[in-house]
Formats: sequence, C-alpha cells, structure tokens
Amino acid sequence: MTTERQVAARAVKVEKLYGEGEAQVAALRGVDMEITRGEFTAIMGPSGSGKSTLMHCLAGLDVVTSGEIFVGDQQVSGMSEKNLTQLRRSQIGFIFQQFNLLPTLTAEENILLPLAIAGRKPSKDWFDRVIDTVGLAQRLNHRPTELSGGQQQRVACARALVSQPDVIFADEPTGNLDSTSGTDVLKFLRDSVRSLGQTIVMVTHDPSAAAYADRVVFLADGRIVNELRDPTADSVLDAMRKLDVRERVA
Ligand SMILES: Nc1ncnc2c1ncn2[C@@H]1O[C@H](COP(=O)(O)OP(=O)(O)OP(=O)(O)O)[C@@H](O)[C@H]1O
Repeated sequence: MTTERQVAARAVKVEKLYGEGEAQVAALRGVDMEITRGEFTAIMGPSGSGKSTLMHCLAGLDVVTSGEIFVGDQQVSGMSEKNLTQLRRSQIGFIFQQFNLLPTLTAEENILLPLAIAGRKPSKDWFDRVIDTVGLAQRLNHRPTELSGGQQQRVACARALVSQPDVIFADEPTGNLDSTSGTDVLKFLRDSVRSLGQTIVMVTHDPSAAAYADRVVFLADGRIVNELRDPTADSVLDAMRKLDVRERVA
C-alpha cells in the first residue's frame, strides 16, 4: 500500500486568517497534519487555539487562507462549491454536539437521509453491521424525541457511518451528554474504528474522551505543539497542564 492511500486527510502548511487589519485573527499559523486511515485522532487545546477551525478546514466547511487540504487523494483547497458539496456528501461524515437530527423523521430515516439525498442506498450488510455496532436495532422506528440524548447521538453516529466515508469529523460529540451516555458513544466510536475500519477525527476538551483515541494532537495558538500516541486520561491531562504553563509563560 502506498503512503498516499494510508492518509485519509492531510493539511499542508495551512494558515487561516479571520477578519482584516487591526481586527485580524490568525486562527491557524502553518499547520501540517496527516490523518491516518483506520485511526481515531483527537484534537485538543485551550479555548481559541484553533481546533474547530482546523476541523472545519479539513472537512471543507471553511476555506483556508493559504496552504493545502487533501481528503483521500482529492485536493479540497481551491475546489468549487459544487465539488465541495459532492465531497462532503460522499466522502465525509459529521457528528455534531447538538446531534442535528430531523425531529419528524424516525431514527432509520435520519440515518438514511444523507444517502437518500445523494440518491444512494446502503448495502444491507453494511447497514445491519452499523446498526448492530451502534446498538439501535430496537429503536429504528422511534423519533428523536422518543430517544435519550445518548441514543440520539448514536443515531447521529450511525448516520455518519452508513455512507462509509473516508473520514468522520466529530465536534465535541459527548459535550451534551451525561457521562454514562458519553462513555457509550465513545466506546461506539472506538469500536467503529477497530471493527469497521473507520477513520475518525474528534475535537474535544475532555481528557478522558481523548483517551479513547489512538493519537492526540495538541494545538496552541494556531500551531501543533505536541502529540501523544496511545494516550491515557492522565497523560492527556499532563500534556494539557504543560500547555497551560506554556501559555502563561508566553
Ligand atoms: N468566524 C470567525 N471570525 C473571526 N474570528 C474567528 C472566527 N472563527 C474563529 N475565530 C477566531 O479564531 C481563533 C480560533 O477559533 P476556534 O473556534 O478554531 O478555536 P477552538 O480551539 O475551537 O476554541 P473552543 O475550544 O473555544 O471552541 C479564535 O481566536 C477565534 O476567536
């Protein structure tokens, strides 16, 4: 396998500026990052360090000021809006803090909606595997209001997985959940990487959530400043403390 095929997404010398003149903010200041296929990557860092901006740029939801973004072998930076929409539909899955489910649709209809919009159908085997992994078989005909927060987030996870995207981006996926439901969702994300071979990038503030990842990338002030492999909640907490010290010294 070539290196190219093992990389699900890549940022090369990415800079992102917001605003102009005195009000200009450099949210990303030269970020180089590779997301390896079949890995669970967490992005951490202090508030305002650029985590969401980096994720939005990687996912083609925001445009970089300079540098390049690739998803699979496609260059995202410079893509037309039409091609970006197509890319987001077919190659990227999203999980948001607020679940973003449609209230009038059942769990199953919500899960299948992105594929329906793209005019595609999942293979029956894959759909069954995803539902099985998420543990939703008994809940497919329920509407979001009839589900707990954790179940709603698992529906959102299944929706992201069902199209077999190159990469799933999760923005604080456990931010609105109690700790038991949050743990369920994290175990599920972990499992979808281990047993379904999915690639996940997750932004989180929570060291115990980051400990479910294979790798944690730390941002500070728009730059990658540290990285941990096979993290534990303690090693992540320790790295965050060092970042705080670094920020205070700066
Ligand atoms: N649309 C925008 N316009 C202007 N500035 C922005 C915009 N979006 C983000 N920023 C600024 O860019 C910097 C990085 O923001 P970003 O939201 O990526 O940080 P973050 O690490 O995700 O923060 P948090 O943990 O608080 O969500 C911050 O200084 C922020 O104020």
